[in-house]
Amino acid sequence: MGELVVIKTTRAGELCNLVTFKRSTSDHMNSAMLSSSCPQSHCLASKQGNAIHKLHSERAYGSHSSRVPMAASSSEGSNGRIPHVLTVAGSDSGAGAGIQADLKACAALGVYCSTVITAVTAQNTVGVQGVNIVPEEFVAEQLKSVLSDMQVGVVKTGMLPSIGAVKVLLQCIKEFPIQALIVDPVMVSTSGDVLAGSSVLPIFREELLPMADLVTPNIKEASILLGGMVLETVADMRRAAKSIYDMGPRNVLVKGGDLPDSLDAVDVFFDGEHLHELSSRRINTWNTHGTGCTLASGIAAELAKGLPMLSAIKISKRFVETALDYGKDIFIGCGPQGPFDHLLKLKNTLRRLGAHRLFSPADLFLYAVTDSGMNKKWGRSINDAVRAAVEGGATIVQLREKNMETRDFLEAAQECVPLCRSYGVPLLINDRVDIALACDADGVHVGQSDMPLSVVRSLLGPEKIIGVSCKNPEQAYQAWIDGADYIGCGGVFPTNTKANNQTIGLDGLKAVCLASKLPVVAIGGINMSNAGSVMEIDAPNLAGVAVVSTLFDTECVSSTTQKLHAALKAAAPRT
Ligand SMILES: Nc1ncnc2c1ncn2[C@@H]1O[C@H](COP(=O)(O)OP(=O)(O)OP(=O)(O)O)[C@@H](O)[C@H]1O
Ligand SMILES: Cc1ncc(CO)c(N)n1
Ligand SMILES: [Mg+2]
Repeated sequence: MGELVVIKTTRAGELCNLVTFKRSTSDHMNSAMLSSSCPQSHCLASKQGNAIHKLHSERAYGSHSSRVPMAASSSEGSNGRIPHVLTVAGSDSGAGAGIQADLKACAALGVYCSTVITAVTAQNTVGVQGVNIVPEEFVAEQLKSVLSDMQVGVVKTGMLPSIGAVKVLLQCIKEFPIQALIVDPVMVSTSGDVLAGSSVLPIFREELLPMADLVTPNIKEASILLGGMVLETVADMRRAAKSIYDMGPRNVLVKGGDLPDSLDAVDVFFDGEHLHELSSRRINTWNTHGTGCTLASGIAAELAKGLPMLSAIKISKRFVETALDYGKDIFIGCGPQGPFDHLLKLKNTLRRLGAHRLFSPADLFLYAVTDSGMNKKWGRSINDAVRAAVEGGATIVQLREKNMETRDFLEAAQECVPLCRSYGVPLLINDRVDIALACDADGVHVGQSDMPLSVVRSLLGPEKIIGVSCKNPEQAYQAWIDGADYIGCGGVFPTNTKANNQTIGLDGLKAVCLASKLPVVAIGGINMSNAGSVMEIDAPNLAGVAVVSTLFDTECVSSTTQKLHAALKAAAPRT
């Protein structure tokens, strides 16, 4: 069936030994795949059929080519498939960048990651001591193994050290259609070592970039792609993004990690129409080795989940910022550029927080907002009200206490935080960023006239949840630009809870949902009898309803919550 062989390649006078299990011919492999002696033969046969179908399926190639819709196939579903990224990249022995960073980034973001290794580097925090290139035939074999068998959503490339590697990659993605191709044009490591020489430049420019849905050069790589153009400022990055777009990719992200330390971490995104400056605070740390690989893999992971491009970029950038922040003081290796912390501290934090810190739109399904007037009326504490709501099935809680003394509000919040955490339900604070910080709540909800979102984000840090109230598409667009996690939209129906509140109706809600790339929760006058009509508006990003009096102006909060949960489920059976 197969034989154990040692492939030897020579590079820069060195011998590289790769032990592989090599089959004699690819036909042989196909027949092995179809062999009825395989316990999963029914499954393999159907996959093979799928592969044959794919070979004949049509996909447009060439400049700015249109792709299979992003959300088409890959979100986790009842068929047990999970979003899948294939990384085609080099191994970093120090495990800060390359394949190792890609695996960790995808794992942290909950996406399966398969790997095709194009080169093996001897690398640490000091620099790159050696590179062995995997022969292109064996890159091709790895690609075929994965793509002929597994349902890959997004392919992300890193180190592509030879023209041959690029060619086999291009061939394979023509044979096996994918959802998107992200090209991180890795050429020089931060230590200054060459990872892909100038011989690959023509094929990068002429064949690879025109196939890419996104290309993510850092400043040095953008300069090399543009024949040595000087890149020192954000204005230069904007020009570079446009020029690289002209080479054919559908989107360009020029990364500004190597801008001067005095500046924020600004990346420039160009989609052929709009230029966006994506800015985050610069984390003061030596541990930035692998940020580029991590960012590109994170984008691939979010695309594989079905997110649109710019949202995927924003989430991944926030993930990099968070991971850099958590790893800023760790000490691995003695060189000038250490790896950071993709998983370890994040995991600890998630554990500490009851594994609910990373926000999911599903959290908005049944959003309970407290009101102390109602609690007083029914003679219950905030804590009792919140406990009853989460026991009844509330999926997120907001403490909205407009008339409470600060100290009393903080005390109540400090009790509610561990309570909600023990149920795995996020707890947000209305408006009061100071209270949210003091009690370590999961986030805040702000209105249009509260503190600006950018200030809230810089005070709370990247991982907290921030929601913002919006009544119209313009506000919804701005909320997304400003980095909110979700939108609260209303009042959908007339309500007594909020004085002088403009009612926007189901049409207003739908207009906001359609204009918004963020998940939306509907609020205002929603009750047991109209909740269904809200959930049935035709907007995929409507994630749930927020309620005050329907839950808390009742005798038994927990059973009312249960009933509302059931009503919502009945109206939105797939959630
Ligand atoms: N100190 C930092 N603080 C916050 N964000 C950063 C920092 N350094 C880099 N980033 C961000 O990390 C992402 C990767 O950008 P960068 O320019 O570092 O890529 P790169 O040079 O390809 O990285 P590497 O070669 O180390 O993998 C960008 O979103 C960038 O803004
Ligand atoms: C293997 C590998 N890929 C990419 C990079 C860029 O960070 C690196 N240093 N090493
Ligand atoms: Mg890079």
